[in-house]
Amino acid sequence: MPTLVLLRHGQSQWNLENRFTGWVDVDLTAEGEAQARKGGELIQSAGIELDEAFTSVQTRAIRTCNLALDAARQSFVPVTKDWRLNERHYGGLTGLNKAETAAKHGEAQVTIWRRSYDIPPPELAPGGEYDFSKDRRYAGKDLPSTESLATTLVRVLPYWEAAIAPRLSAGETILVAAHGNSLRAIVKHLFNVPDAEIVHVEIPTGNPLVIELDLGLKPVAVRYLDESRAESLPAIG
Ligand SMILES: O=C(O)[C@H](O)COP(=O)(O)O
Repeated sequence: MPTLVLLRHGQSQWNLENRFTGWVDVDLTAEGEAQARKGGELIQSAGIELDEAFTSVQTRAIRTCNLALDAARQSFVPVTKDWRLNERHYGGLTGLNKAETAAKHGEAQVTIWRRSYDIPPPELAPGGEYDFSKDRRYAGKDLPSTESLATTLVRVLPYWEAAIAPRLSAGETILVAAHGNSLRAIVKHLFNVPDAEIVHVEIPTGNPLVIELDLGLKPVAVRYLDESRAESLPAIG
């Protein structure tokens, strides 16, 4: 049976500092590393045998993937990295403190920027501290200057369809170690979550979300491996 394990990276330095991160390549904190290892241990103790893993080109997700595979004693599993699994691009909010931004613009506006489906944050001005066009991992790519969850899904979905879905359709067990919003995009697609309801879907750091699928890739069962840190899950069917 196709099985998908979604793993949000462990706590990053900017999760800790409460800053909008998006495409900034911050690393894990020591606690984030421990969360990633714990995720791997849970995968191992659940008896999940992975065939392949996919991650973004961002350090916090790559290191989470590697730490989890090591802890699961499955470091031999092939890993593919692709920018289309990156966190959503936070545009002009990148680097700002989330609480200070809420104090300035109001909680309601910040919730719209963070959790609405299709309202993106303001665009990132080119040439500043966070100009990702100078980063060689994005050379030749048509980069966004901001992303909503909807536009994140627009770039995640072709990669999902081309690289990940065929492996699942072949009956594999797949780990995707990625980011809060690239994973919310995958969950929205798989569970057909209505646009107005995706605002309520949160994915905790370092807690493997195991989704069993039928051969048409419709979810038939879903659970978090660490129930003590679970968030509510979208309905099946
Ligand atoms: O990019 C970020 O700041 C976080 O990884 C996710 O942020 P969010 O909870 O505001 O979507």
